[in-house]
Amino acid sequence: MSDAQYDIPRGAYLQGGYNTALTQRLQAERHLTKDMLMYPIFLTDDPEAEVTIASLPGQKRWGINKLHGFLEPLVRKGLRSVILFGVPLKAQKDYRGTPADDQEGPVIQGVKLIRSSFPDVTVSCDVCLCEYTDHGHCGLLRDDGTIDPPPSVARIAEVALAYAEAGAHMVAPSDMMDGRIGAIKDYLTRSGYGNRCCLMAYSAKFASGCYGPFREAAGSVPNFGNRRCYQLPPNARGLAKRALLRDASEGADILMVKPATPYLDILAEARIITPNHPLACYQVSGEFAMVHAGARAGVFDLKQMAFETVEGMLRAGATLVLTYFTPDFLEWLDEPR
Ligand SMILES: NCc1[nH]cc(CCC(=O)O)c1CC(=O)O
Ligand SMILES: [Zn+2]
Ligand SMILES: [Zn+2]
Repeated sequence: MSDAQYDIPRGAYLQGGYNTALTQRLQAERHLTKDMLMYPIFLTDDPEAEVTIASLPGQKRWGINKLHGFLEPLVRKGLRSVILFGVPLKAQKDYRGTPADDQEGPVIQGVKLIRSSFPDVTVSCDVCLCEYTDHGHCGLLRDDGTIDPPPSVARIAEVALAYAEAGAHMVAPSDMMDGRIGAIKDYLTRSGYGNRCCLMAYSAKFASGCYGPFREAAGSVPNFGNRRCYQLPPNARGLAKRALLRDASEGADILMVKPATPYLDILAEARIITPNHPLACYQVSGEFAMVHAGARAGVFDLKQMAFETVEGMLRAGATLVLTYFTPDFLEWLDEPR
Protein backbone atom coordinates (compact mmCIF):
# COMPACT_ATOMS: atom_id res chain seq x y z
CA MET A 1 0.00 0.00 0.00
CA SER A 2 2.79 2.34 0.88
CA ASP A 3 4.02 2.45 -2.72
CA ALA A 4 0.60 3.04 -4.21
CA GLN A 5 0.66 5.56 -7.03
CA TYR A 6 -1.90 7.95 -8.47
CA ASP A 7 -1.25 9.91 -11.61
CA ILE A 8 -2.13 13.48 -10.69
CA PRO A 9 -3.57 15.13 -13.81
CA ARG A 10 -1.50 17.94 -15.25
CA GLY A 11 -4.30 20.48 -14.74
CA ALA A 12 -4.56 19.72 -11.02
CA TYR A 13 -1.18 21.25 -10.23
CA LEU A 14 -1.44 24.70 -8.66
CA GLN A 15 1.57 24.49 -6.39
CA GLY A 16 3.99 25.23 -9.19
CA GLY A 17 2.48 28.69 -9.41
CA TYR A 18 3.51 29.76 -5.90
CA ASN A 19 6.79 27.95 -5.44
CA THR A 20 8.94 30.93 -4.44
CA ALA A 21 8.54 34.02 -2.28
CA LEU A 22 8.26 36.02 -5.50
CA THR A 23 5.63 33.89 -7.23
CA GLN A 24 3.66 33.90 -3.97
CA ARG A 25 3.62 37.69 -4.10
CA LEU A 26 2.64 37.67 -7.76
CA GLN A 27 -0.62 35.94 -6.83
CA ALA A 28 -1.95 39.11 -5.25
CA GLU A 29 -3.80 41.66 -7.36
CA ARG A 30 -2.60 44.52 -5.16
CA HIS A 31 0.02 44.82 -2.46
CA LEU A 32 -0.07 46.98 0.60
CA THR A 33 1.85 50.20 0.07
CA LYS A 34 2.56 53.12 2.39
CA ASP A 35 0.15 55.26 0.35
CA MET A 36 -2.77 53.13 1.48
CA LEU A 37 -2.22 53.74 5.19
CA MET A 38 -3.90 56.48 7.22
CA TYR A 39 -2.80 56.81 10.83
CA PRO A 40 -5.35 57.77 13.55
CA ILE A 41 -3.89 60.16 16.13
CA PHE A 42 -5.36 61.28 19.46
CA LEU A 43 -4.70 64.91 20.34
CA THR A 44 -5.51 66.19 23.77
CA ASP A 45 -5.72 69.68 25.27
CA ASP A 46 -2.75 69.43 27.61
CA PRO A 47 0.04 70.76 25.35
CA GLU A 48 2.72 68.64 27.03
CA ALA A 49 0.75 65.39 27.14
CA GLU A 50 2.28 62.10 26.11
CA VAL A 51 -0.03 59.65 27.84
CA THR A 52 -0.08 55.91 27.23
CA ILE A 53 -3.48 54.42 26.37
CA ALA A 54 -3.61 51.10 28.22
CA SER A 55 -6.08 49.41 25.88
CA LEU A 56 -4.29 50.48 22.66
CA PRO A 57 -0.75 49.07 22.73
CA GLY A 58 1.83 51.62 21.67
CA GLN A 59 -0.70 54.43 21.14
CA LYS A 60 -0.72 57.64 23.13
CA ARG A 61 -2.68 60.80 23.66
CA TRP A 62 -0.50 63.59 22.39
CA GLY A 63 -0.28 67.23 23.35
CA ILE A 64 0.37 69.80 20.66
CA ASN A 65 3.93 70.46 21.85
CA LYS A 66 4.82 66.77 21.43
CA LEU A 67 3.26 66.30 18.03
CA HIS A 68 6.15 67.40 15.85
CA GLY A 69 8.68 65.17 17.60
CA PHE A 70 6.31 62.23 17.40
CA LEU A 71 5.52 62.61 13.70
CA GLU A 72 8.96 63.52 12.38
CA PRO A 73 10.42 59.98 12.38
CA LEU A 74 7.20 58.55 10.94
CA VAL A 75 7.20 61.07 8.11
CA ARG A 76 10.82 60.16 7.42
CA LYS A 77 9.71 56.52 7.09
CA GLY A 78 7.05 57.44 4.56
CA LEU A 79 3.89 58.38 6.49
CA ARG A 80 1.44 59.83 3.92
CA SER A 81 -1.71 60.61 5.89
CA VAL A 82 -3.15 61.02 9.35
CA ILE A 83 -6.62 61.39 10.81
CA LEU A 84 -6.91 63.53 13.93
CA PHE A 85 -9.22 62.88 16.88
CA GLY A 86 -9.63 65.48 19.61
CA VAL A 87 -9.66 64.41 23.24
CA PRO A 88 -10.70 67.37 25.40
CA LEU A 89 -9.84 66.69 29.03
CA LYS A 90 -9.82 70.25 30.34
CA ALA A 91 -12.36 71.94 28.04
CA GLN A 92 -15.94 72.40 29.19
CA LYS A 93 -18.21 69.96 27.31
CA ASP A 94 -21.81 71.00 26.62
CA TYR A 95 -24.97 69.95 24.79
CA ARG A 96 -23.68 71.12 21.37
CA GLY A 97 -20.04 70.07 21.57
CA THR A 98 -18.65 73.60 21.64
CA PRO A 99 -14.98 72.55 22.11
CA ALA A 100 -15.07 70.67 18.77
CA ASP A 101 -14.22 73.77 16.74
CA ASP A 102 -12.36 75.76 19.39
CA GLN A 103 -9.68 77.68 17.51
CA GLU A 104 -7.26 77.01 20.37
CA GLY A 105 -8.31 73.35 20.62
CA PRO A 106 -5.93 70.51 19.83
CA VAL A 107 -7.44 69.49 16.49
CA ILE A 108 -7.35 72.91 14.84
CA GLN A 109 -3.93 73.61 16.33
CA GLY A 110 -2.77 70.15 15.22
CA VAL A 111 -3.93 70.69 11.64
CA LYS A 112 -2.01 73.96 11.45
CA LEU A 113 1.12 72.44 12.91
CA ILE A 114 1.13 69.44 10.58
CA ARG A 115 0.35 71.57 7.53
CA SER A 116 3.26 73.88 8.25
CA SER A 117 5.77 71.21 9.35
CA PHE A 118 5.03 68.31 7.02
CA PRO A 119 3.85 69.61 3.66
CA ASP A 120 3.62 66.16 2.08
CA VAL A 121 1.31 64.71 4.72
CA THR A 122 -2.40 64.63 3.93
CA VAL A 123 -4.25 65.82 7.02
CA SER A 124 -7.74 64.55 7.79
CA CYS A 125 -9.98 65.38 10.71
CA ASP A 126 -12.55 63.06 12.15
CA VAL A 127 -15.72 65.10 12.57
CA CYS A 128 -18.00 64.12 15.40
CA LEU A 129 -19.52 65.59 18.53
CA CYS A 130 -19.32 62.67 20.98
CA GLU A 131 -15.88 63.64 22.25
CA TYR A 132 -17.17 67.16 22.96
CA THR A 133 -20.75 66.83 24.20
CA ASP A 134 -21.58 66.51 27.89
CA HIS A 135 -23.97 63.64 27.07
CA GLY A 136 -21.40 61.82 24.92
CA HIS A 137 -23.67 61.27 21.91
CA CYS A 138 -22.62 62.03 18.35
CA GLY A 139 -25.35 64.60 17.65
CA LEU A 140 -27.61 67.07 19.44
CA LEU A 141 -30.45 65.67 21.53
CA ARG A 142 -34.11 66.52 22.00
CA ASP A 143 -35.51 66.79 25.53
CA ASP A 144 -36.53 63.14 25.39
CA GLY A 145 -32.93 62.05 24.71
CA THR A 146 -33.43 61.15 21.04
CA ILE A 147 -31.22 62.58 18.30
CA ASP A 148 -32.49 65.84 16.77
CA PRO A 149 -31.28 65.53 13.17
CA PRO A 150 -31.57 69.06 11.69
CA PRO A 151 -29.52 70.90 14.34
CA SER A 152 -27.11 67.96 14.57
CA VAL A 153 -26.37 68.12 10.87
CA ALA A 154 -26.01 71.92 10.95
CA ARG A 155 -23.57 71.75 13.87
CA ILE A 156 -21.53 68.96 12.30
CA ALA A 157 -21.27 70.89 9.03
CA GLU A 158 -20.10 73.93 11.01
CA VAL A 159 -17.35 71.89 12.70
CA ALA A 160 -16.29 70.36 9.37
CA LEU A 161 -15.96 73.84 7.84
CA ALA A 162 -13.85 75.02 10.79
CA TYR A 163 -11.42 72.14 10.17
CA ALA A 164 -11.30 72.90 6.45
CA GLU A 165 -10.61 76.57 7.22
CA ALA A 166 -7.79 75.52 9.53
CA GLY A 167 -6.23 73.71 6.57
CA ALA A 168 -7.52 70.14 6.77
CA HIS A 169 -7.20 68.44 3.38
CA MET A 170 -9.98 66.08 4.35
CA VAL A 171 -12.91 65.91 6.75
CA ALA A 172 -14.39 62.61 7.79
CA PRO A 173 -17.74 62.72 9.58
CA SER A 174 -18.16 59.65 11.79
CA ASP A 175 -21.35 60.76 13.52
CA MET A 176 -23.79 58.85 11.27
CA MET A 177 -26.44 61.58 11.22
CA ASP A 178 -28.70 61.29 8.19
CA GLY A 179 -28.11 64.02 5.64
CA ARG A 180 -24.76 65.21 6.93
CA ILE A 181 -22.78 64.36 3.81
CA GLY A 182 -24.91 66.59 1.60
CA ALA A 183 -24.96 69.30 4.26
CA ILE A 184 -21.17 69.30 4.69
CA LYS A 185 -20.56 69.24 0.95
CA ASP A 186 -22.96 72.17 0.48
CA TYR A 187 -21.47 74.15 3.31
CA LEU A 188 -17.88 73.55 2.15
CA THR A 189 -18.81 74.44 -1.40
CA ARG A 190 -20.67 77.63 -0.50
CA SER A 191 -17.73 78.67 1.67
CA GLY A 192 -15.17 78.24 -1.09
CA TYR A 193 -13.77 74.89 0.02
CA GLY A 194 -15.50 72.74 -2.59
CA ASN A 195 -12.20 72.09 -4.32
CA ARG A 196 -9.94 72.36 -1.29
CA CYS A 197 -11.37 69.75 1.03
CA CYS A 198 -12.02 66.07 0.48
CA LEU A 199 -15.08 64.54 2.11
CA MET A 200 -14.61 61.01 3.39
CA ALA A 201 -17.86 59.50 4.63
CA TYR A 202 -17.99 56.91 7.36
CA SER A 203 -20.89 55.43 5.40
CA ALA A 204 -21.29 51.85 6.55
CA LYS A 205 -20.41 52.35 10.20
CA PHE A 206 -21.80 49.64 12.41
CA ALA A 207 -22.78 49.69 16.10
CA SER A 208 -19.84 47.47 16.94
CA GLY A 209 -18.43 46.00 20.09
CA CYS A 210 -15.00 46.85 18.70
CA TYR A 211 -14.95 50.55 19.69
CA GLY A 212 -14.24 50.04 23.40
CA PRO A 213 -10.54 51.00 23.47
CA PHE A 214 -11.24 54.07 21.31
CA ARG A 215 -13.94 55.30 23.66
CA GLU A 216 -11.53 54.91 26.54
CA ALA A 217 -8.84 56.74 24.57
CA ALA A 218 -11.17 59.54 23.45
CA GLY A 219 -13.33 59.77 26.56
CA SER A 220 -16.45 59.42 24.40
CA VAL A 221 -18.54 56.80 26.20
CA PRO A 222 -22.18 57.98 26.07
CA ASN A 223 -23.56 59.01 29.48
CA PHE A 224 -26.77 57.08 28.87
CA GLY A 225 -28.09 54.70 26.24
CA ASN A 226 -26.02 53.58 23.28
CA ARG A 227 -25.43 54.45 19.63
CA ARG A 228 -27.74 51.84 18.09
CA CYS A 229 -30.22 54.40 16.79
CA TYR A 230 -27.64 55.99 14.48
CA GLN A 231 -24.86 53.46 13.90
CA LEU A 232 -25.99 50.51 11.77
CA PRO A 233 -27.14 47.20 13.22
CA PRO A 234 -24.33 44.67 12.67
CA ASN A 235 -26.60 42.37 10.64
CA ALA A 236 -27.88 45.13 8.35
CA ARG A 237 -26.52 44.37 4.92
CA GLY A 238 -29.27 46.21 3.06
CA LEU A 239 -29.02 49.34 5.21
CA ALA A 240 -25.26 49.38 4.73
CA LYS A 241 -25.69 49.32 0.96
CA ARG A 242 -28.32 52.07 1.11
CA ALA A 243 -26.03 54.20 3.29
CA LEU A 244 -23.14 53.76 0.84
CA LEU A 245 -25.30 54.66 -2.16
CA ARG A 246 -26.85 57.62 -0.33
CA ASP A 247 -23.51 59.07 0.76
CA ALA A 248 -22.15 58.60 -2.77
CA SER A 249 -25.13 60.48 -4.17
CA GLU A 250 -24.83 63.24 -1.54
CA GLY A 251 -21.31 64.06 -2.67
CA ALA A 252 -18.87 61.95 -0.65
CA ASP A 253 -15.43 61.76 -2.25
CA ILE A 254 -14.33 58.64 -0.37
CA LEU A 255 -16.57 56.00 1.18
CA MET A 256 -15.77 53.98 4.28
CA VAL A 257 -16.73 50.70 5.89
CA LYS A 258 -16.09 50.38 9.63
CA PRO A 259 -15.07 48.17 11.43
CA ALA A 260 -13.15 46.23 8.80
CA THR A 261 -12.44 42.58 9.56
CA PRO A 262 -15.94 41.55 10.70
CA TYR A 263 -17.43 43.44 7.70
CA LEU A 264 -15.31 42.30 4.75
CA ASP A 265 -18.46 41.18 2.95
CA ILE A 266 -19.80 44.75 3.11
CA LEU A 267 -16.47 46.03 1.82
CA ALA A 268 -16.62 43.62 -1.11
CA GLU A 269 -20.18 44.73 -1.88
CA ALA A 270 -19.19 48.38 -1.64
CA ARG A 271 -16.53 47.74 -4.28
CA ILE A 272 -19.31 46.49 -6.59
CA ILE A 273 -22.15 48.94 -5.88
CA THR A 274 -19.99 52.09 -5.61
CA PRO A 275 -17.08 51.16 -7.90
CA ASN A 276 -16.12 54.71 -8.77
CA HIS A 277 -15.05 55.93 -5.34
CA PRO A 278 -11.90 55.27 -3.38
CA LEU A 279 -12.94 52.85 -0.67
CA ALA A 280 -11.63 53.13 2.85
CA CYS A 281 -11.96 50.79 5.79
CA TYR A 282 -11.13 51.36 9.43
CA GLN A 283 -9.34 48.63 11.34
CA VAL A 284 -10.76 49.95 14.61
CA SER A 285 -9.36 49.96 18.11
CA GLY A 286 -10.90 46.64 19.17
CA GLU A 287 -9.60 44.88 16.07
CA PHE A 288 -6.13 46.25 16.75
CA ALA A 289 -6.36 45.24 20.42
CA MET A 290 -7.47 41.73 19.43
CA VAL A 291 -4.45 41.19 17.21
CA HIS A 292 -2.18 42.40 20.00
CA ALA A 293 -3.94 40.25 22.61
CA GLY A 294 -3.66 37.16 20.40
CA ALA A 295 0.01 37.76 19.79
CA ARG A 296 0.66 38.41 23.47
CA ALA A 297 -1.12 35.16 24.35
CA GLY A 298 1.16 33.29 21.97
CA VAL A 299 -1.71 32.44 19.60
CA PHE A 300 0.01 33.90 16.56
CA ASP A 301 2.73 36.23 15.34
CA LEU A 302 1.85 39.94 15.47
CA LYS A 303 3.41 40.97 12.17
CA GLN A 304 2.04 37.99 10.24
CA MET A 305 -1.47 38.60 11.59
CA ALA A 306 -1.31 42.36 11.01
CA PHE A 307 -0.48 41.72 7.35
CA GLU A 308 -3.09 38.99 7.04
CA THR A 309 -5.88 41.21 8.38
CA VAL A 310 -4.98 44.19 6.21
CA GLU A 311 -4.37 42.10 3.10
CA GLY A 312 -7.86 40.66 3.62
CA MET A 313 -9.17 44.23 3.47
CA LEU A 314 -7.28 44.91 0.22
CA ARG A 315 -8.56 41.65 -1.30
CA ALA A 316 -12.13 42.66 -0.38
CA GLY A 317 -11.60 45.94 -2.23
CA ALA A 318 -10.22 48.57 0.14
CA THR A 319 -7.97 51.23 -1.37
CA LEU A 320 -7.28 53.04 1.91
CA VAL A 321 -6.87 51.52 5.38
CA LEU A 322 -7.12 53.48 8.62
CA THR A 323 -5.05 51.53 11.12
CA TYR A 324 -3.14 51.91 14.38
CA PHE A 325 -0.59 49.52 12.85
CA THR A 326 0.57 52.28 10.48
CA PRO A 327 3.87 52.99 12.32
CA ASP A 328 4.61 49.24 12.35
CA PHE A 329 3.79 48.85 8.67
CA LEU A 330 6.08 51.75 7.76
CA GLU A 331 8.90 49.63 9.16
CA TRP A 332 7.66 46.23 8.04
CA LEU A 333 7.17 47.42 4.45
CA ASP A 334 10.87 48.28 4.33
CA GLU A 335 11.88 44.78 5.36
CA PRO A 336 12.42 42.12 2.72
CA ARG A 337 9.25 40.14 2.04
N1 LIG B 1 -17.61 59.14 16.50
C1 LIG B 1 -17.16 58.11 17.23
C2 LIG B 1 -16.03 57.34 16.67
N2 LIG B 1 -15.10 57.82 15.82
C3 LIG B 1 -14.19 56.77 15.59
C4 LIG B 1 -14.60 55.67 16.32
C5 LIG B 1 -13.98 54.33 16.45
C6 LIG B 1 -12.56 54.18 16.17
C7 LIG B 1 -11.93 53.01 16.80
O1 LIG B 1 -12.57 52.22 17.54
O2 LIG B 1 -10.73 52.84 16.56
C8 LIG B 1 -15.77 56.01 16.96
C9 LIG B 1 -16.47 55.00 17.73
C10 LIG B 1 -17.70 55.25 18.43
O3 LIG B 1 -18.74 55.22 17.81
O4 LIG B 1 -17.63 55.43 19.64
ZN1 LIG C 1 -19.25 60.22 17.67
ZN1 LIG D 1 -15.63 59.93 15.48
